[in-house]
Amino acid sequence: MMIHTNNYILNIKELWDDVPEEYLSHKERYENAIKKAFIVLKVLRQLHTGNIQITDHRTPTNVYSIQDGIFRNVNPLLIHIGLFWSTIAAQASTEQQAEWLQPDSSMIGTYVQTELGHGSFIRGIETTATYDSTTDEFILHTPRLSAYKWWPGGLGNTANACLVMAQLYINGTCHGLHIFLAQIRDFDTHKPLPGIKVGEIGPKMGFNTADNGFLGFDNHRIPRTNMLMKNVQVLRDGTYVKPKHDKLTYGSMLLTRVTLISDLAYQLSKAATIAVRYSAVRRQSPIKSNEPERQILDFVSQQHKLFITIASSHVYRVVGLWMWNSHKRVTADIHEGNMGQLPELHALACCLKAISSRDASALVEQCRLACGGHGYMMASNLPQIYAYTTAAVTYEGEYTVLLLQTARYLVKFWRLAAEHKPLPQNFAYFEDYIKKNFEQWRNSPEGIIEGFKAIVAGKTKAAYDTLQCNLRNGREFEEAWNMASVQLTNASEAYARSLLCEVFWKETVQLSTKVSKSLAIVLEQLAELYLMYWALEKHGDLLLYSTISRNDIEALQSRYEELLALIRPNAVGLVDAFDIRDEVLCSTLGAYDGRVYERMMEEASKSPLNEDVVNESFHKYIRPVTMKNKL
Ligand SMILES: CCCCCCCCCCCC(=O)SCCNC(=O)CCNC(=O)[C@H](O)C(C)(C)COP(=O)(O)OP(=O)(O)OC[C@H]1O[C@@H](n2cnc3c(N)ncnc32)[C@H](O)[C@@H]1OP(=O)(O)O
Ligand SMILES: Cc1cc2nc3c(=O)[nH]c(=O)nc-3n(C[C@H](O)[C@H](O)[C@H](O)COP(=O)(O)OP(=O)(O)OC[C@H]3O[C@@H](n4cnc5c(N)ncnc54)[C@H](O)[C@@H]3O)c2cc1C
Repeated sequence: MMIHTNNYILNIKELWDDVPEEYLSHKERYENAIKKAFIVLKVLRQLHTGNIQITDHRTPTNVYSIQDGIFRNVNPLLIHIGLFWSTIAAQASTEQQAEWLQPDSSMIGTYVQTELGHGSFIRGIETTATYDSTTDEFILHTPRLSAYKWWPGGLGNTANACLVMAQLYINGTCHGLHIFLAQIRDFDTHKPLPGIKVGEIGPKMGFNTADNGFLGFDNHRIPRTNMLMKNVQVLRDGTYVKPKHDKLTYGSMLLTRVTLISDLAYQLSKAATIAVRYSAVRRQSPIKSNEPERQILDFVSQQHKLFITIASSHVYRVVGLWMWNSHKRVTADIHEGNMGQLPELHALACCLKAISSRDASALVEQCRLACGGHGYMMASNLPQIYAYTTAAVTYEGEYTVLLLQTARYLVKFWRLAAEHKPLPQNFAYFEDYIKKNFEQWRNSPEGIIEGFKAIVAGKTKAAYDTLQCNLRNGREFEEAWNMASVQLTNASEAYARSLLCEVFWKETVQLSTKVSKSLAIVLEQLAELYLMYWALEKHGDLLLYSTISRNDIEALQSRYEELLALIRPNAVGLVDAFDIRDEVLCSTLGAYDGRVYERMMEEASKSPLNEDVVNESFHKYIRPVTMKNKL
């Protein structure tokens, strides 16, 4: 059957709430979300098996993004769909995949890595998987409270299986972290299997329908063939066959970090759509005293808050796609046994995931604040988008921890440059910086890109010099590294920003040759705005590390303000072009028709506190006080 997914899903009545989710209890929210999750899963399975086919690939509001409207919060099957299956597909052997990746599988899975005691430092994970050659099984065990798994989405009540990250022991030797498939609940009764202690972790800032859970194993046995064996094997006699690269087990984290960049672009486009449309409807204060009140979008300071959000959404969409293609290329190489590009991909994914999540959460919050008091209403949907987005700063690799991974990569290349050894072309600017081959500053996108590279070189040099100084003073490497870590993260952050500017500008210039002249002008304005915004934000760094002058900065400021004025007439068109349906946006402030105040009143009328003219608490608590004091 050919279907138009949007219409099909919009017409499934059980997917759309009459009562806003905020009025439900924690338990009711989950139950409501899981009901919807299985309806969505059924549609996804029908799509997968070809029983129904999508006809509306054109819009971003396809079956994936429309989920944001259905759940408003998070699909409890997010990890089942997003991480469980993809990890099996990437890390299980061909035979395992044939057995487990069945469209009618009974498994509802999750990805179980983090423990109460360890999230970032995964080598410190304490759950063990000990091979018992007499029975050909692994014994999964949680030795102490800190080893309890904690956080996995869908684990609390929903999952009956999981991929567990545990330390592999064979004959008393620890071989480090490996991934194991474990059934944890009975497929029929859903009761935890013997030796399994599992539950939900309680309310959080957001993600409240994600069903995050805890899990402990009491000597729980699984077959040997349940270790994911594409890259590494344990044979029947206990022989350990090493992987070609010892970080291949971390592949799921790498892939999720890459996909997250595009997801964050989408969250930014939602926030920008709400705030820009609202700013076109909202009027507050005249600009000239004899004029009527103006649309708040006409205030240049408001444009400064919002247009960078539109531009950043485009940046992360473009860079997300660029990273996705790199990931595809590197994965194909790894498949051929060539691991050469993996360190670079890891370094890029780490800093770009860190910066994209930090930018996205800061800009979503900026959009919320730009909507004044009404942005504080849950019905604006901005608080929910913020709660969802800010979680990404922590999960799948915490911000600072990931920046420090990229710093390792930068320091390696700085060392090569400092020792006058050959450098890859993309780090040739390190050598230029050392030789003081500084370009004359140009107030253009290309000039800003060069300026950002000078900042990367200057900050990497500063961090490297501090590191060396600490080492010369007799510190151990790890201690010296910790002492330099503020400077190291600064260098990484600068590297990410320089990549974002360069990739976005180059891709935009290329794209501009393929679209109409009028569209090309707007796209280039957005790209230029992004570069100017960050050049001005980082003008202190540019003064320190590049040849920019005070006059250049003043000229940049003027051009930036000119760009705000040029983009203003297209602002609403630009967010309309994100093409996000009202049902997905779920916002009283951001709907396409601009009926902001009417929608706010309609939503307020849904409050259970408006059901009775006089709430019963009046009789219990208020009346005893008020009845005595008649006026
Ligand atoms: C639309 C979707 C929505 C999706 C929506 C998603 C919803 C929520 C999902 C949340 C799911 C989760 O959070 S799942 C849990 C995610 N957890 C994490 O991300 C934990 C973060 N921690 C880590 O990744 C790791 O522990 C590290 C990288 C920080 C450190 O690991 P380590 O094992 O101690 O590393 P170490 O021995 O120091 O060695 C570091 C060396 O390994 C290399 N290395 C480290 N990791 C990797 C890697 N992945 N790939 C290649 N290489 C790597 C480094 O370059 C470095 O090389 P060299 O420099 O030595 O050469
Ligand atoms: C909404 C949400 C969903 C999640 N879903 C899952 C899931 O499905 N499966 C799963 O396994 N996990 C999941 N997680 C867990 C998540 O991956 C971890 O919380 C994350 O990796 C960070 O680890 P941590 O909580 O231990 O933080 P910590 O590592 O304890 O970080 C705390 C602070 O210490 C600092 N720090 C730590 N180490 C260093 C260092 N080496 N150098 C400098 N500073 C350091 C950090 O920068 C941070 O400021 C989820 C988390 C959240 C919030």
